[in-house]
Amino acid sequence: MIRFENVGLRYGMGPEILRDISFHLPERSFQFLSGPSGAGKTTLLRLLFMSLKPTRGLITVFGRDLSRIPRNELPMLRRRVGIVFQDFRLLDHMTTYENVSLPLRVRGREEASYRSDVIELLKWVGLGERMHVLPPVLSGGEKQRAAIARALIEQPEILLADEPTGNVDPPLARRLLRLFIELNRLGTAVVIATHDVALMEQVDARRMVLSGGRLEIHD
Ligand SMILES: Nc1ncnc2c1ncn2[C@@H]1O[C@H](COP(=O)(O)OP(=O)(O)OP(=O)(O)O)[C@@H](O)[C@H]1O
Repeated sequence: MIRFENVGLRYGMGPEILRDISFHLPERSFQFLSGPSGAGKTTLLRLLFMSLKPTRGLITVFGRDLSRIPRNELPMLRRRVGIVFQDFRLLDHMTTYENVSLPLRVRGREEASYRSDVIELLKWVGLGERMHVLPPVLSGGEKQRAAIARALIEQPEILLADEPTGNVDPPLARRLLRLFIELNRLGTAVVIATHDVALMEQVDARRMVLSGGRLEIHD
């Protein structure tokens, strides 16, 4: 589905943050992306989300060479990739329901065509009772689940999550993990960036470990 071949990335004239990264993300796969703070996990997720271009190497996304995709086609491809950012990026003046439906509204969809899907998804992530409140009133774990729901509303083929259990307690972290596992069982590929070792030990999944700019893969 997504393939990296000898990918390197540097920001501006800075040092190379990622070096000779090669891997393949198969459809319906489940993997953790780990490594020490500053190793480049977020950077790698941004490359997967096509919001950064590599400084060298080849990235193939859904069978197409990323460097040859015209800029105006990127939003359409990005819809096939859901991303949950570390800082959630929810809009504080919109309710949970409105935040989650925003990607569809932006595309010009009529509310009647998506209302029941949004409600069903909010119930699935456990926010059925919180859909009409504004993000500032939500707890950290609820914001996290709202951000997950927003990333899933367009039924992406792959979900990228950046430290999804970073600011939640262990029981909630386990609950979020179960949500990702269930999503994967339903057919979505999942990449979870984390340095939470306890979380990774709960699942027998592929681990992609970044260190010193290189990637090691433990299947
Ligand atoms: N926009 C940017 N411009 C310049 N340097 C950057 C930029 N974003 C990240 N970096 C640098 O790239 C390196 C990797 O950062 P990145 O955020 O990808 O690491 P990370 O593994 O996600 O870290 P953390 O676990 O702390 O979130 C760091 O040295 C960081 O300072």
